[in-house]
Amino acid sequence: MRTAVTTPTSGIPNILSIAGSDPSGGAGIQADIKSISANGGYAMAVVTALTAQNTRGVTGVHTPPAEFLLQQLDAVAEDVSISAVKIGMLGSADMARCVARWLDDVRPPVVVLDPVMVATSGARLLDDDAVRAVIDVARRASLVTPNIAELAVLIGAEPATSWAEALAQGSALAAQLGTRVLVKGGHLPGERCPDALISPQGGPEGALILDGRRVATVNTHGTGCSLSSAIASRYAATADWPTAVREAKSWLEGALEAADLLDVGAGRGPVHHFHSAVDPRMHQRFTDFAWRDTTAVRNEILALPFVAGLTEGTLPADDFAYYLQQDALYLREYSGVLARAAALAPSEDEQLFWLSAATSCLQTEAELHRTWLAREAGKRFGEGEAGPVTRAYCDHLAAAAGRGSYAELVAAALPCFWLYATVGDYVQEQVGDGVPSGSHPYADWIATYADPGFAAATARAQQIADDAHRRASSAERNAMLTAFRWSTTYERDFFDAPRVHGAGRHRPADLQEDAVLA
Ligand SMILES: Nc1ncnc2c1ncn2[C@@H]1O[C@H](COP(=O)(O)OP(=O)(O)O)[C@@H](O)[C@H]1O
Ligand SMILES: Cc1ncc(COP(=O)(O)O)c(N)n1
Repeated sequence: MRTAVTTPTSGIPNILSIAGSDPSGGAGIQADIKSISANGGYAMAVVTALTAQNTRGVTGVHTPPAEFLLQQLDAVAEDVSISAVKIGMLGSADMARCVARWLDDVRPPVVVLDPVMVATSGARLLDDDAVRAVIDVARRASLVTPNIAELAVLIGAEPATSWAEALAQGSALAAQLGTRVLVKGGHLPGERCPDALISPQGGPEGALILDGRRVATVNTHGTGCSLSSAIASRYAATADWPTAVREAKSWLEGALEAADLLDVGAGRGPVHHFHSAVDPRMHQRFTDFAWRDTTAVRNEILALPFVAGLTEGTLPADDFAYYLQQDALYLREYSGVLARAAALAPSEDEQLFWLSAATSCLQTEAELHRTWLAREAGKRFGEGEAGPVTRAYCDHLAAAAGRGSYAELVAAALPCFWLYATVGDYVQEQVGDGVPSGSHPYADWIATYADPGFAAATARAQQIADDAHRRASSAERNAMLTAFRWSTTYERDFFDAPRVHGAGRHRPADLQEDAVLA
């Protein structure tokens, strides 16, 4: 059996895909090229057939003359040292026979055959009379990777309905062909998605079971193509079948997990071949997807009785006093958090922005609190005890500051800007322009947050978050989204806190002074 691997001097194996074209990019040579590239190989492709297909199905197949297939194959073989060949759709008996003859001539060191017969969508990709010719190609392969339906056709049986039955069919096929067979569990029901590498010697000891999680996605178009190409690439790199299959399978699991990040077609979409090489979030603005991600919570904020009360001026003064008092306590902490962002900032410009925002918290914003609290509630700024939401929100910000990631801290700080600007604008819009101070009890609050200067500061903070996201590691990006979500949730609870915890309702019985002291 030909399993010696030739590695080009580059150290990067040259992998040739002989397969059909899928213009929608998820299966066939398009999938193979992506899979080979994502798995460390240099991808080449000889086209057996052109299909007209998308994620919903195949509408046509055009097969070039077999002589032209041979011309393509020879062009590659005459010039390039081929480390491994992956064969996919052969389409017709003629094409299969042509490839079998070429394999005999060239004898490439490794051949992985994915005996493509039907597309995931159900369309036939192999003539009925071509099965025998495909079996002849399979005898020349180092590994054959049929799915459940193809396995049944190759051994002339009904499709297996259980894993045990599939393994038995796989052993029968391996013995019949005298080559390795990978049995794939993708089309069987169940929580798990195992595959098994079966050696031609057969018997249970000849089967290496590779367990796998079933990823919950409909986007499985091209999994077989991608897997067989990945195995060919990893075998060319490792010269060990169990290692190659294990590595290819875990890579494919990641590609399936990231498949829903793509938006390709209305049917069974493709997997994300470059899930680990390219973080798709790199190309999206953090603020765009974080904003979309938190839409539901934001809508809850705008629907809060507090916001309606602010708009209509009907919010009880006690509730507003509780809110302002809590907000004054919050602003002292928040100002410190912004000063910490200044300390971590990568440029003088960003440092100045955060320092000025930290100052503005205690000056402009707090001015509103000072005057209102003194005038309406006879209270002083910063007096009183932080309620449960204020505490939780401040602790969350302090923790983000303490972890020392600028990106995470900026994401945690951003909702306070953005949501106040949003609520400010929303209330202003409802109330109408130019509310004279005095004619509406909360006119000063509205003026502070619907202010164009505040909108400009919010825009700058968004830009800084987007820049930080572009520089951040994958772990930091996750932390940014988590921090943004939590701050958004705390903002909602903060606006709702006067109703839940205000005016004597804010201290649970077990937190009374004596209970705490005891
Ligand atoms: N939903 C899924 N979650 C995880 N792995 C899957 C899933 N669907 C298919 N696979 C894996 O994809 C590979 C291709 O399997 P399969 O879908 O059976 O073949 P084909 O694409 O040729 O029909 C196998 O390794 C299989 O285990
Ligand atoms: C050109 C071409 N080749 C192969 C497949 C099979 O795709 P899958 O890997 O989903 O079985 C396909 N749909 N189109």
